[in-house]
Amino acid sequence: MLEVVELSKHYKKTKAVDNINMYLEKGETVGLLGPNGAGKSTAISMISSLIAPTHGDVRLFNQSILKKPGELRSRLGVVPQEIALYNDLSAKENLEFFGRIHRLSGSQLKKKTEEILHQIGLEDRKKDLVKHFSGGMKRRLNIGVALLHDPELIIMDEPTVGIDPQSRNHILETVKRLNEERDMTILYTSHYMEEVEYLCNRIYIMDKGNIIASGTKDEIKKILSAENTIEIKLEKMNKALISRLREDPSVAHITFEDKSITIVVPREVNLFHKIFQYAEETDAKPLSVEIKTPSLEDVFLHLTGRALRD
Ligand SMILES: Nc1ncnc2c1ncn2[C@@H]1O[C@H](COP(=O)(O)OP(=O)(O)OP(=O)(O)O)[C@@H](O)[C@H]1O
Repeated sequence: MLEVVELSKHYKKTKAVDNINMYLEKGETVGLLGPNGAGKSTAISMISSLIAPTHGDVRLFNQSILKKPGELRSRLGVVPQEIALYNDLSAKENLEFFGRIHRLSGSQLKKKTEEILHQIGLEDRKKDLVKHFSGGMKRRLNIGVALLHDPELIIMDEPTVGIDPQSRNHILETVKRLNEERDMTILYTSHYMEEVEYLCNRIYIMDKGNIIASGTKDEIKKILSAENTIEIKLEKMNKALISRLREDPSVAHITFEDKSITIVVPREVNLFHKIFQYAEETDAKPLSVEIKTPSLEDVFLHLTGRALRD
């Protein structure tokens, strides 16, 4: 359905997007994951033909979006990061306004507006002015606007940033339903690993303009199959133990917070007896020492050397 071919956007000093390839099959929910500045928004803007690429092509339904932007854009819905609504209109009036832009009118417009208000859970607030809405409600309405013309593919650019947990859950459920009940194809960008893990079948991880990993969740986690992540829970934090572990040549990464230390070691190394030896030497009191199943966050740390939200 969507193919991104060797797509790049270079600004004077920055390679915002640098030669990326992606594809989406019909009915898939695919995650595009990366920290701030990774190039996600630039990639989405090119995919939805809002900005022109420096190089490469975007093919939607087997046609180049660069050659037929108008026609293809009508089959695509984009939920931008910025809220694009009229504050002095009600939720219903906003939907009607944008519906008319998509040439809906009369009973068709009324039916569509009601259907979307139901989908985004704002039926009982439909007559309230948008200026009185919470950030989360505005985002839900923003999604509603993108659904008015029944797009076959919808692209969402970090739709849950900075909103209350209730609206966030609502948005996640709406996205899931759109995919499961209406077979909508969805490209979902986020820097929240748990959202992508919940919603998406396949994932692309972007960093510094490049796609650094792609595949199903299991395939991506297998990137770490050569390593074990070990979590040491302590009665209280012990800096001497951290230093001692750092000196061990088989410890590839070490992070710590509160009363726990997490280390990454090659799978073939059995460090358990050494951990207890170091703990004894430094007078640390381990409560538990466990091998953790790697999370996508661990993969990201492994690939980039930093946490996703740094
Ligand atoms: N118009 C522009 N001119 C120059 N540099 C730009 C422009 N737009 C984006 N960039 C740069 O390109 C890089 C990627 O930006 P982009 O907004 O695509 O990242 P992002 O992954 O969407 O981040 P965020 O989550 O913060 O939106 C950044 O370094 C940004 O400063």
